[in-house]
Amino acid sequence: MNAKKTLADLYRLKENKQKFSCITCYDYTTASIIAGTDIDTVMVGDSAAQAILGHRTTLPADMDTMVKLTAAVRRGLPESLVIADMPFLSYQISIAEAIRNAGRFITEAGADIVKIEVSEHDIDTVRAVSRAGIAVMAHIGIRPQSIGLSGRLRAEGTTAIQARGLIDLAQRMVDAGARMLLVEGTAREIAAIITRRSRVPVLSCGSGPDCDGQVLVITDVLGLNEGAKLPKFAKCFGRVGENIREALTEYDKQVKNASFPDDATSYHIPAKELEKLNKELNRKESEQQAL
Ligand SMILES: Nc1nc(=O)c2c([nH]1)NC[C@@H]1CN(c3ccc(C(=O)N[C@@H](CCC(=O)O)C(=O)O)cc3)CN21
Ligand SMILES: CC(C)C(=O)C(=O)O
Ligand SMILES: [Mg+2]
Repeated sequence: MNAKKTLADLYRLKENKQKFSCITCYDYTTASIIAGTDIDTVMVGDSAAQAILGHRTTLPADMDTMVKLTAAVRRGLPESLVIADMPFLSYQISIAEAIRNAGRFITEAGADIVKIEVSEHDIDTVRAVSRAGIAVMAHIGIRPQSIGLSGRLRAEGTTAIQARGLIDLAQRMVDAGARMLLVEGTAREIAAIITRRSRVPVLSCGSGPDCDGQVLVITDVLGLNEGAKLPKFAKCFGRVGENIREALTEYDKQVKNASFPDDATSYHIPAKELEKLNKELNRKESEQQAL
């Protein structure tokens, strides 16, 4: 079961070379289920734009939506470490907006950490948000919010030059105050180097087993997006989509063959009250017939 977790606990786990787990979550009900597991931390990802709202990319996620979803997850996981994903345009416009929006996740949604997809242009933003007293997770590697630059997402750190850039960027983010790193879709070997060199815990999303922790998107883990083309690293651990379809098929069947609802799932009027009512109705009827 989920004991209260803090950022300090993740630092301790890294120190002891123990792995920690993270999963995305977007709603109260699912958060309440996660509360009954040993999963260490949850991330309210802007992948909600896809998983919850049905968009093709993460770009349409906005602050108001993300704050609402993060607050819902917090209510289901009152003791957990909650990471809020800063959506597209919530930190790119100005440092002032970045601080204000990061702060909303803390004050309005009860998040513990904000995640920002970063390049070398975001160093001052990470520094400023950190200086405001907010723990920042710097997200490097594949950055889905930058999909517009090339129109597709590709594995990162697969050339020596790219790898060197990522290793340097990770270091600069920590120097700027980032309290955690997230490395997405990056060559295992490079994620391993970043993790070995980093004093802050490194979360991997599709960057191999050598990082300090792992995160996956919950719909992928549960097998909720059957038939969708998923990234190579998105391992499916269950068939919840199938379970949902089975339950819904059975519900539909029972409604149509009138076996649901039955007497046991119905409300009742006490026999005495029903008798009184019937008398009343009968009297009204005979009065009308008499006319
Ligand atoms: N359902 C879901 N799962 C995720 O892991 C996920 C999201 N949504 N949305 C936000 C980001 C986007 N992610 C993605 C999406 C696609 C690829 C992808 O197409 N990867 C190719 C790379 C091919 C290559 O360069 O070799 C792949 O085939 O894995 C990777 C990460 C990870 N995140
Ligand atoms: C995949 C994780 C890292 C994420 O950013 C998201 O779910 O939006
Ligand atoms: Mg995201």
